[in-house]
Amino acid sequence: MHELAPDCGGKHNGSDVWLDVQRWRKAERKRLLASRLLRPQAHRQNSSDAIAKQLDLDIKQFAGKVIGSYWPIRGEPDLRNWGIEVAERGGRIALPVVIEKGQPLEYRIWTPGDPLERGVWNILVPTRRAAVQPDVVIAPLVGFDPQNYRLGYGGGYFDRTLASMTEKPRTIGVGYADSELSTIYPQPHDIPMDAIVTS
Ligand SMILES: Nc1nc2c(c(=O)[nH]1)N(C=O)[C@@H](CNc1ccc(C(=O)N[C@@H](CCC(=O)O)C(=O)O)cc1)CN2
Ligand SMILES: Nc1ncnc2c1ncn2[C@@H]1O[C@H](COP(=O)(O)OP(=O)(O)OP(=O)(O)O)[C@@H](O)[C@H]1O
Repeated sequence: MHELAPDCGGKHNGSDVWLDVQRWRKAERKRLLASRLLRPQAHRQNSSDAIAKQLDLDIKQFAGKVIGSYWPIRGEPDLRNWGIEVAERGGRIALPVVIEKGQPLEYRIWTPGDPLERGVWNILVPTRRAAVQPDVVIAPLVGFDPQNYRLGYGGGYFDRTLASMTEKPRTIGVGYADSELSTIYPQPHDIPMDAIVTS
């Protein structure tokens, strides 16, 4: 046991524990993404609508706020219609852009109808370049645990982005209820969400 103890807190650089966690996360991502893509489109839309309703209850006040949302990929909940409603209520939607690998994301304002272009991973991003600081960050999740830690695609982008922000936004992870894990084995760089919203 004494040989295991020093690493049990999940020491980061080069520890065997982190290598094991990385391997486990990779396998879990693969499993969760495959099962998500099997959901019929109608289920996905029902879940997305239910998630949107819960986001309304959580955020309440939209006027004057910048909500960092996302353009959906790979079976993520589709919050695009909700984004239009946010704009109708006086809020602004911002979408994340990968500027460089291993760096924080940039959020750009997107008003319904604004042009989009393909960025990293073919994700659509606003062509207009004005960067903003969101008041709320909605982070799509591949998996989550009861401590509000989320598992993403493994790029570390949300963790890096949140770590770099001087004003902490409210953070809400969104995904499907059946993607709950008993733990994601949180590491020092993992930042828990303020809330997880699922359906
Ligand atoms: N809809 C949506 N937009 C989003 C995100 C998201 O999760 N969902 N992101 C949230 O982050 C950012 C994009 N995330 C990315 C995450 C990983 C890789 C990537 O290149 N992955 C490597 C493997 C990573 C690894 O396992 O080390 C690859 O596919 O080769 C690219 C973009 C910004 N936009
Ligand atoms: N603040 C940070 N500074 C430097 N590297 C970081 C930071 N946060 C995360 N990383 C690195 O990014 C990688 C992300 O791994 P992790 O399994 O946490 O990704 P994820 O949470 O699934 O991805 P994402 O945040 O994009 O959804 C790790 O190698 C981690 O060390």
